[in-house]
Amino acid sequence: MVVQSQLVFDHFAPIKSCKHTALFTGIPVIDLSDPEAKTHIVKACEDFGFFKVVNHGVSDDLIGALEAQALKFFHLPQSEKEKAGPADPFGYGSKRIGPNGDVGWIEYLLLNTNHELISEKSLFILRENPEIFRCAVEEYILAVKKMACEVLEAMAEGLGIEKHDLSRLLKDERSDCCFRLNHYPPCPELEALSGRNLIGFGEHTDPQIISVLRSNNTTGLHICLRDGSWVPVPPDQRSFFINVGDSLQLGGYTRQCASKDQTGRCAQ
Ligand SMILES: C=C1C[C@]23C[C@@]1(O)CC[C@H]2[C@@]12CC[C@H](O)[C@@](C)(C(=O)O1)[C@H]2[C@@H]3C(=O)O
Ligand SMILES: O=C(O)CCC(=O)C(=O)O
Repeated sequence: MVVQSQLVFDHFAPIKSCKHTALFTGIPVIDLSDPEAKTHIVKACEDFGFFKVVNHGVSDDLIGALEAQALKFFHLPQSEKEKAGPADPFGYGSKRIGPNGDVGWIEYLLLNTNHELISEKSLFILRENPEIFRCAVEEYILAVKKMACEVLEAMAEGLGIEKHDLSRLLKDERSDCCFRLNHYPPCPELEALSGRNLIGFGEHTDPQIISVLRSNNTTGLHICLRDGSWVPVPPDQRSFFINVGDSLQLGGYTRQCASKDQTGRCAQ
């Protein structure tokens, strides 16, 4: 009924929507096994602040195991998921993102990558079998960190600075590196009424040196180009995307936003 739907709209008024636009085909692709990767990475950072990585060495098994655990968690009843929250900033969060009052059509698990914290939070995340969840997350983080270090080392070489100057920030025990599992639930009623997608994770920059993103095979991630236009990134579940964060701006335009909205989507 129109009146009820209007109430739903009012209730989620702070959550914005966006139009569908054609996918952007110009994202630079970096083959990590290419000896010239360092040169291509620096160029991609300068031109876009964003690129896709293939031949990254993270196995399909680790990715599959992590995704299975994530979906298991997000498909739990709401009351069970809330036992892993509220996000402090770590733990389960829904609609409220970060400390500044931002909201989006999203639910997530935010974890520090430290072993003790993952173990402690796992007890509240998949309480039936926290060890399986913990192992899937820790093994995945280890492999992704290794790949991120390779990217940072190639980047440092390409920039002509000492090879380990950037990767040591990630390897440091005191690194504030974190791990985010995002789930963008469908909202067909609101989308049918507005004809637009709901924004999951709104426009933002990332404060870190780099963010490593992967999603299952659904669209939604957008980046902002130098000319100020927002373009949708074609999904590729077998690759990772790297976004240059505020701490490592190389002159490229680094803003990005995700406005994901399809069923069963789960990205990290
Ligand atoms: C709205 C926000 C959430 C965020 C901090 C911020 O103000 C802008 C960037 C967000 C981000 C993106 C990368 C990481 O997922 C994250 C943990 C981070 O450090 O910056 C999140 C922040 C968050 O979820 O709290
Ligand atoms: O879920 C995504 O694909 C993007 C999330 C994001 O932009 C972030 O965590 O910084």
